[in-house]
Amino acid sequence: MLKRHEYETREALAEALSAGVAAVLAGGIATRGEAVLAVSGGSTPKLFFQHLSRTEIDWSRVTVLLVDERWVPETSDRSNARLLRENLLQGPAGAARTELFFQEGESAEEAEASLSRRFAALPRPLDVVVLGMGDDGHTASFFPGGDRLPEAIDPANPAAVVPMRAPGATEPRVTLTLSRLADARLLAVHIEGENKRATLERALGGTDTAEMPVRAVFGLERETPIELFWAP
Ligand SMILES: O=C(O)[C@H](O)[C@@H](O)[C@H](O)[C@H](O)COP(=O)(O)O
Repeated sequence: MLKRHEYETREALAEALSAGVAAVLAGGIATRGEAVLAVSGGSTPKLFFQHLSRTEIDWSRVTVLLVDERWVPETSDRSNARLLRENLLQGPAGAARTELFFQEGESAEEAEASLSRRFAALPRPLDVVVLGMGDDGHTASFFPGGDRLPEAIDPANPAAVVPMRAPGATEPRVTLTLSRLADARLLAVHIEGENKRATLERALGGTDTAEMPVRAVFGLERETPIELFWAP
């Protein structure tokens, strides 16, 4: 089930999404003493990150991770970790702990076992997951034609992390698996622009997950709806 939230501006969306995410994180801190937030990279989340970084929750009890990462060091402007550091881990949110993917000196495939161990140790379920979506229907690093796509979107796969190479991905990537994302307390999808709305409608109109892997997310059976945030 999908619950849609539409805003007139990207600014209004960023404000609403950050308030909603902060409230769920605060709830996790209040009930379990800590909270885990997994966010996407790419260009869409920047404004949301900036708003979220200013929210006054106890960030020292929050662990921030990425849903997926391009396998590049933080010196690259393609690095999602860098995007996070420059836009989210600032101000009050600078006190958050982080669990990041990139490991210098190893390929994504060489790092798979240690990454899986490291990320499997995180509390389950994740409190908040915010996904993006590409115009090709990918989300996280679940790309059409991805070499490890079937296991990445297999809801029964116990692994936490899978490396991914795909024609549509500029560099090798690593991604949390769908099974790690599926039971998040708040599972949000954040997309902007008319193009992505058209892509979304196309995704919702079919079931072939190889063609549009984001369908694997929309097809999840969950206790609470997936929250879809859109602005023009
Ligand atoms: O590293 C990444 O690229 C992401 O985590 C990815 O899954 C992203 O959410 C979509 O590609 C949308 O990207 P844009 O916001 O740049 O359109």
